[in-house]
Amino acid sequence: MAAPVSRLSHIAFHVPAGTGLVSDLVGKFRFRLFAARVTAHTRQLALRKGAAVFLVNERLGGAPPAHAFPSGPTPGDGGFLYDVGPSRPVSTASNVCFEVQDVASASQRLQERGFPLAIPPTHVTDDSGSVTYCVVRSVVGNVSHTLLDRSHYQGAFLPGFRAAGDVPEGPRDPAEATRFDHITYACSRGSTRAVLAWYQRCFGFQRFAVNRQEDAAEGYRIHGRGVGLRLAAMRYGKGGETGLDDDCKFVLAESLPEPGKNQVDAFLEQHGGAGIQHVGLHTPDIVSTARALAEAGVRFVEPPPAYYSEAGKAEEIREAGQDPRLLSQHGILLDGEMDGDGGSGGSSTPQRRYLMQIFTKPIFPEETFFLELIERQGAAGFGEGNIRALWKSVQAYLAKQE
Ligand SMILES: O=C(O)C(=O)Cc1ccc(O)cc1
Repeated sequence: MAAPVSRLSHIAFHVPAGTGLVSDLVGKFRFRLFAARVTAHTRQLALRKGAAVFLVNERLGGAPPAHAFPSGPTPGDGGFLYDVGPSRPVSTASNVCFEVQDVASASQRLQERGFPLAIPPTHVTDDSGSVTYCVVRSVVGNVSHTLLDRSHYQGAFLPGFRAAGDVPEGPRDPAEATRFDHITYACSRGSTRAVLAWYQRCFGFQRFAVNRQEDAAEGYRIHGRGVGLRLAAMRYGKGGETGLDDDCKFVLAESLPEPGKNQVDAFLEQHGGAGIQHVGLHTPDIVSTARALAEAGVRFVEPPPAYYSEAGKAEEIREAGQDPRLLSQHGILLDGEMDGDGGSGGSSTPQRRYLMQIFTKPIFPEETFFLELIERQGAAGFGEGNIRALWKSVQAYLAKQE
């Protein structure tokens, strides 16, 4: 049996000190710092926006290299707590941490199935209680998964962290992004099957159809007219038939051989291998959120100039009850979903289901990790038209960079 996970706890970055990630998350993306752990060589800062939590692991000057902790860090040794150290110097989002009910039995199951642990079950305690965790390395690039049980912990975040930040969480702005919607991996060509199998065997993840035309084994191919992408998705929760649950989904993206530069290959090259390419933040009101973030200095990818004037696009937007001018002002993309797409069981009465997305520019100096805002109106999948538009914008941008 796999080691099922209960819920997503947080996503962790590894960055050198001074990258500006924390100040960008606070100042531009409106995350709130709520817990911190600082040692001589590392700083670990936890930031929250609604239910979305990022942990930023910073290597301070003179930090010992990762191989100084061959068996994983232990509290107080200057290493990162709750994670393995980074293997490469590039800034990266590399750990997706899940809560599990029983770390000991989860780690035993993983080992029995042949998945060695990077950090064996470890117990950490402070005045507010205790947490047990272990870390397993994913089959995807530099990604690892911390599994933790915090049912015996009452503190702000995790043992070893002190509460930080002086602004208490006030009444929440309803337009704010509130949780992680999905995590997308940039995968190397031909690896989709193996990645799906690994997550199914390891954590019991289930396949989730991105599109009704997709191939059960190979995923959904979006190709032609300069786009070449294979997508497959999986989810870990019970989810229900519609996939419209609160669980964060996982999307695997690999490029298909098509001429020209593309987003996935640029990621693999500049990141030094597969990994987390982007994280989608759910918002109930994408127009307000995009406006607020743009005013705070977030830079979004601009859709191709022809996007809003393509045949039927303005009509599709109006039929969805949205204003094409407003969406184009902010660069928001809208895609309708057909019955049967996005894992839906299908219904006899056709319904107008759609989703709206907007993608930030990469947040590090490299063409690697970016964030996305997504508002779902009944649509559980990912809009093919939106993906094509994003792909083309980035392709044009990458071509200009050369
Ligand atoms: O639409 C989304 O959010 C996806 O996750 C699909 C996707 C995957 C990879 C890309 O380079 C672009 C889009």
